[in-house]
Amino acid sequence: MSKIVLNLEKLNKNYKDKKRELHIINNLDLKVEEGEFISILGKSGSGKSTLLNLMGLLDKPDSGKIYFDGIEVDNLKGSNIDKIKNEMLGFVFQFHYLLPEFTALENVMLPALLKNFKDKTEIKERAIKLLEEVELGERMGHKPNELSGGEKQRVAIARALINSPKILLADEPTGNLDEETSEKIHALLRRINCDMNQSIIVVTHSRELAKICHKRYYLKKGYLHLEEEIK
Ligand SMILES: Nc1ncnc2c1ncn2[C@@H]1O[C@H](COP(=O)(O)OP(=O)(O)OP(=O)(O)O)[C@@H](O)[C@H]1O
Repeated sequence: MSKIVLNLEKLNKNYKDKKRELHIINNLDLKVEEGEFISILGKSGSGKSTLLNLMGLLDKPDSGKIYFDGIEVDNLKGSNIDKIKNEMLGFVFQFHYLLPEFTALENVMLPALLKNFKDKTEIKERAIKLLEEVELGERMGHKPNELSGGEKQRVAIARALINSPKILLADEPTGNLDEETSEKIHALLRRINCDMNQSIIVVTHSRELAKICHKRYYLKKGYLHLEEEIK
């Protein structure tokens, strides 16, 4: 068995509305191996984004444990949690959130520049390589408003990979794109997973995207049900 990069144990997350407590994530367990590409499907409101936010340390569970590379997050202080976020995780959302005043290349370089311990030339070289990987080598001087929706999302994927994350977390990465563009992004994610042995966790409504993953889970009543595993 490969190394476990993410381990969720008995995770719980509740929200309160005016009348009652909503149990969104319910004693949920999940193990993700290095190099695995997994999808999480589920009805609207089932808690997919909530779960992804917990995995991405963007939100805290009410109880349960989260381990990255065997290290329990709860035992870490704030600055170490930021370190895990910066070094272990890359995020892609439904909307690209690229900075409009910067070029594609600058947008990709930014998360590495903020980390501030690598040489700028080295960062630039890696950003160029990643933009070539997502087939935007010809477009790296363009600003977001000079790129198509699919191109912007490809820049966002390159940006998410700049710090060589252990896990790429994607929340509806093709939710905003047409079918043909979505297929290209699906193929790109598959290629990144295969070529870079990149672990990817994607939350999606797209059965087409879920089909190309190693494991397909369905989130229902706060639990993950394994629908299919392709070895
Ligand atoms: N901060 C919050 N406070 C209260 N309730 C919340 C909060 N965030 C989410 N919820 C509720 O929790 C449930 C799960 O939301 P979540 O966004 O995780 O669902 P989802 O499966 O990602 O939905 P979709 O597929 O529509 O994006 C929903 O009923 C939502 O209204």
